[in-house]
Amino acid sequence: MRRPLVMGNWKMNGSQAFNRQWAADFQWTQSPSVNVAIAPPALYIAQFAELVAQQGIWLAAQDVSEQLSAGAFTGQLQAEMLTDLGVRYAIVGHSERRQFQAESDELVANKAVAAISAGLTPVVCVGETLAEREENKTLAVIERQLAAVLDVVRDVSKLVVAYEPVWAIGTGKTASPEQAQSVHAAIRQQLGGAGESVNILYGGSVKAANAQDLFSQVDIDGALVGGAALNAGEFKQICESAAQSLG
Ligand SMILES: O=C[C@H](O)COP(=O)(O)O
Repeated sequence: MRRPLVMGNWKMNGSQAFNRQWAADFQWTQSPSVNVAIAPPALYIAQFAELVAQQGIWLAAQDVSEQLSAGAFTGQLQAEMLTDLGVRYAIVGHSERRQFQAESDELVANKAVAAISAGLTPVVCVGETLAEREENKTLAVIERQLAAVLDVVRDVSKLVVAYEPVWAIGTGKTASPEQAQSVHAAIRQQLGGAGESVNILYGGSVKAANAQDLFSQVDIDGALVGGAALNAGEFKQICESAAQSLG
């Protein structure tokens, strides 16, 4: 039985004052039927650890270093530093990092390995661009991105996978529940038997208005939410939808 997960990805947003107000507005009461997590900028993880300690919200990082040991890697965050702060998840391979930091499939896979080795759960993002979808390459792209991770991660049950079609991120264009479900089913199949226990999240313009329809699909186990997560009230509605539909 998979316990659904809704994760808010702050991206490069927030401030100490904004974060305080968000936490005051969100007021989540831990639910036995859904895991809720937020991935603020790394600079604010410690602040959030205090702000949401009583709310039963898990902390996530937006990225993690592929380096297993501490050392001379300026600007990088070691997985063990994140667990030291109580972080549970690390997003790896978000399309914005694949695009703007030129992260390769192999680097993303190594980040997943580093996360797992420190006890973090990597949230492996996969997704096709609009051009790739139009060329009917969606499943081939997802398969390639995921295969790189499966080549080096032995225990598939340690993963969370997030399907984020690049054309749906921040554009207001959500994949239809059926479009998302067909990709999620293919991901589940590629994960093999252990994939039955893996959360596969959908991301890309998830809002309170479309969350319920997405969560009604059999292989959609939650969401990775960007813009809508910055609005505490809307993010709460999405979490509540997950608890109702999936819990
Ligand atoms: O990580 C989150 C995704 O990139 C989705 O972002 P969005 O909800 O703003 O489309």
